[in-house]
Amino acid sequence: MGPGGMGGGPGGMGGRLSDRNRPKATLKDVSMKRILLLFRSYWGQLAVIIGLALLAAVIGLIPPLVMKEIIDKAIPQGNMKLLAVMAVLMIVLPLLSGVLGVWQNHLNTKVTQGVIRDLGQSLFHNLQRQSMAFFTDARSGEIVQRITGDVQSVQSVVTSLVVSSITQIVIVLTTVGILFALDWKLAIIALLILPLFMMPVKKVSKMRKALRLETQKVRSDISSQLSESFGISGALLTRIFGRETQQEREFTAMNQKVMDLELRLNLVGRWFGMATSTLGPLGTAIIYLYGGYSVINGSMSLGAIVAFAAYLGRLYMPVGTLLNLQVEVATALGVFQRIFEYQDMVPDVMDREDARPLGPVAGRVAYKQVSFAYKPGQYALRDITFEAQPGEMVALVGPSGAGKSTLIGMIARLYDPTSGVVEVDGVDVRDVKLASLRAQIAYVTQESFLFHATIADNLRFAREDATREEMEEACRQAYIHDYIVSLPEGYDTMVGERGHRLSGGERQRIAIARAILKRPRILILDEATSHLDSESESYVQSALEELMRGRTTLVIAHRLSTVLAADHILVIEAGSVAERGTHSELLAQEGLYARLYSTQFKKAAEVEGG
Ligand SMILES: Nc1ncnc2c1ncn2[C@@H]1O[C@H](COP(=O)(O)OP(=O)(O)OP(=O)(O)O)[C@@H](O)[C@H]1O
Repeated sequence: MGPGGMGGGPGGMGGRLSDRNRPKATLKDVSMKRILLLFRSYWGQLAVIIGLALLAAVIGLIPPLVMKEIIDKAIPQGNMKLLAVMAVLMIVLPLLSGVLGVWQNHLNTKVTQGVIRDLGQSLFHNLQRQSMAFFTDARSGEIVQRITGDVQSVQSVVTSLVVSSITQIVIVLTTVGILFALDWKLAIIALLILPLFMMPVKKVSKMRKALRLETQKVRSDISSQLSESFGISGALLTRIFGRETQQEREFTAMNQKVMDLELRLNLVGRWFGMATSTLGPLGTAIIYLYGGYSVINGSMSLGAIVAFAAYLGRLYMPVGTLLNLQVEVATALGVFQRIFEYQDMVPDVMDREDARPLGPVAGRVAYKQVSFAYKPGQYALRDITFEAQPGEMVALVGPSGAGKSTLIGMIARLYDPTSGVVEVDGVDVRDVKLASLRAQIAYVTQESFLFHATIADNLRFAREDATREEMEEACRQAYIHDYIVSLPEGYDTMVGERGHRLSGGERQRIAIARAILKRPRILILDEATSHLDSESESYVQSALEELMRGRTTLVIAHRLSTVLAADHILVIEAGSVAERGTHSELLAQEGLYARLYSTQFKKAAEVEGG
């Protein structure tokens, strides 16, 4: 169903750009068929539900016939025995349908909850396959809203799809059958008024669909605003700039908008509901008018007309429900569209069909004429070529926004080149399985992120089966073990979201220990620019040296010691390699590097030196 064929082609010129460039599900794709396909694993249970509904419908057909017997036979004939039998039936039948109802309801809930669970599962699965391009584009609140709010909001529709449609259709069909059996002329009259009520369905559906889509969009905005303004960084920024009142105003406005939209949605629905509820009285009145006339002129029995009128309820009520259901489903199409959009997203970085696992590598890294554009035509990198032999360190330096982060992200396929090739041990990284490639790479970012979990769990994020000894060894190498054991709960200390209970330097060293634990062959490092005090700085520096030892390292360098230790330095400017060489060679060129050195590295060195 999803658009295929992206992300796998060799070379891949211009094919894999941002998420915005990918085709998405449109309302046209959101067909009833696709919604019904959500039930595909539940056909067995649906069959039982249909069986139960049929049984209940047949039982429901009997009471009016009982009434007919009482009026036309038992009373006129004075047959007390028949009267008693009919009275017993009047109690037993509802009891029986009640029991069947409970059973059916349980099955309905089981199927509904199953469908909702599967939907959430498939969204989560597809989101985990997405490349970083998707996450840099999307707001996290929006993602949360779609995977929880949207999925929840279609629950009632999914339920009524199963419960109502099956049950009501069965009731309508059996009732129409018996109406024709009782009196075909009256039956035709009873059916004639139905089209009258079908007319507004389309218009109401369209209005409600648009309103629902808008409501869910505003809900996403609210969700995004909440996660931004109540996340640690957002909360800090809000307080520092004193923007609490303004944020509250924004929230109030969106909150009010949701309320207004829900009110309108409800009103559109209510008018329609009211219209369909007049179906019953109108039909019944017409039938009594015509049927009463037939009884008067003797062409119909009194019992027959009473039974007929009783059946009308079983016709008009379910038809009304079905019409309302159709409107409900159409309303929910807007939400399904949002859900299916996420289901259909094709990751722009994924395994090729013929991708093979990458065995243990020596760690030779090569970029060959690599260019990359985040948006078509806007190149962030152009024609980058360099090689790093196993164990070598390549330092990248250059002005802010030059493309350094983009460049180092390509080796772990956070982004794929728009043209050119990135190789590890002579193999194009797009030819191997992503998991096997990433298993050999560690990436230490500037801002070290820790999950809200214990220190041990955060370390195990690198390798699930790491033993306590291995963790401790990694932490010793990262110069953080002594600090961790000094905490009252040691390795079991919970670190808050973003590890906020730890200082910047401690967090970094835990991140470094995590990378050591992974035992990568290739290391990607974005040195922190934030100046730690000289003690932390030297700890972090020593930890990094341990980490880099014997590993091929690509590092965005901010420290003099790093550029001095580098085997090659690439000076990146506006997406291209402006200069390359060792520190002394580059200084001698008296170009960009020499300028950066005097403005950036020398100063950093002074700070490093204390
Ligand atoms: N997700 C994105 N979508 C569009 N453009 C982006 C995206 N990420 C980065 N860019 C742009 O690509 C260019 C290179 O960015 P990059 O982050 O690689 O630079 P950098 O050299 O690492 O900068 P810094 O040293 O400031 O981190 C910049 O112009 C940036 O605005």
